[in-house]
Amino acid sequence: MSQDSSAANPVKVAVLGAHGRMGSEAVRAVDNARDTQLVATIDHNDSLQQLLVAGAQVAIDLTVPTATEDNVRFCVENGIHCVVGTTGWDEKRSARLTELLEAHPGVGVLIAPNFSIGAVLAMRFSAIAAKFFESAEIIELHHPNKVDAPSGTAARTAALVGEARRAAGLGASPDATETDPDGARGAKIDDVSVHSVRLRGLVAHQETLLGNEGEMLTIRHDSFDRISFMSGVLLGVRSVGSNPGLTHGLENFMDLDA
Ligand SMILES: NC(=O)C1=CN([C@@H]2O[C@H](COP(=O)(O)OP(=O)(O)OC[C@H]3O[C@@H](n4cnc5c(N)ncnc54)[C@H](OP(=O)(O)O)[C@@H]3O)[C@@H](O)[C@H]2O)C=CC1
Ligand SMILES: O=C(O)C1=N[C@H](C(=O)O)C[C@H](O)C1
Repeated sequence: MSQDSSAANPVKVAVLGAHGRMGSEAVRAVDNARDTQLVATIDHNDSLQQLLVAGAQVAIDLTVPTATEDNVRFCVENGIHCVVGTTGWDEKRSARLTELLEAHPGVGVLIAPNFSIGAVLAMRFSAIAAKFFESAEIIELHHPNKVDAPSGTAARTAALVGEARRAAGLGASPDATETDPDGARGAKIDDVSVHSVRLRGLVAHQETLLGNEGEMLTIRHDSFDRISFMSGVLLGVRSVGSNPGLTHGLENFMDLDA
């Protein structure tokens, strides 16, 4: 699955959002890996033309939901593969990107709601367990500087859980709430309630709560440090060039069924 990279033939990588919390960690990871070469760091006011001048083969987008679609379009139109961690890729944006990629065969884009191996596994475990429980809710907990809610990971988990529940013929979780003027029952995504906590001291955490009469299964994942995302970022960089088209989720580059 991975593209042919080595210390002698490193993948030329650019990081977009390079001075952000994730971007700065990604710059370090790309710099330290033997088979990747950091050729450009792009921030808010930098021109994307720098990617072309530097000969970037893969761009890592870790910017903001309002910028990511334009960034990825520029890259695809210029034959640069993308590894995208930025949130905000809803169905409409993904559909537009799929169409764009059809016009640029050979270019690959990975959209990864979460790069940490533990979070990818927690999503998979939640999807597997969902059909066995009457009730399902998600609590995501993040640092207070996060600009979006709910998190992309929680939205993806809710979609997977909702899909598994529908396939099993389950309806919405039982809930007798009649009035909820302040949204205490959370956001509803695919009929699953998602609750967002923003708290100083946190990084990125999530619980999927699954309930039956007399029991609860909690699937919890914690990222205590952004280093937890970097092996996934590098896996994406190494794999995206040999996987043209749109790939949604890092699990597609992992051997989860072994
Ligand atoms: N998939 C995953 O595993 C993870 C995904 N994320 C997601 O990644 C994104 C970034 O998170 P985080 O690093 O915490 O956020 P930050 O706000 O720390 O970083 C975003 C950076 O992007 C810069 N920026 C804004 N617009 C542009 C642009 N057009 N071109 C280049 N750079 C730009 C910002 O610059 P300035 O401040 O000057 O505007 C800022 O430095 C979020 O969507 C977050 O949810 C985060 C962690 C893990
Ligand atoms: O903003 C963050 O920090 C994170 N964003 C991603 C998300 O919204 O799911 C991934 C991780 O949760 C950290």
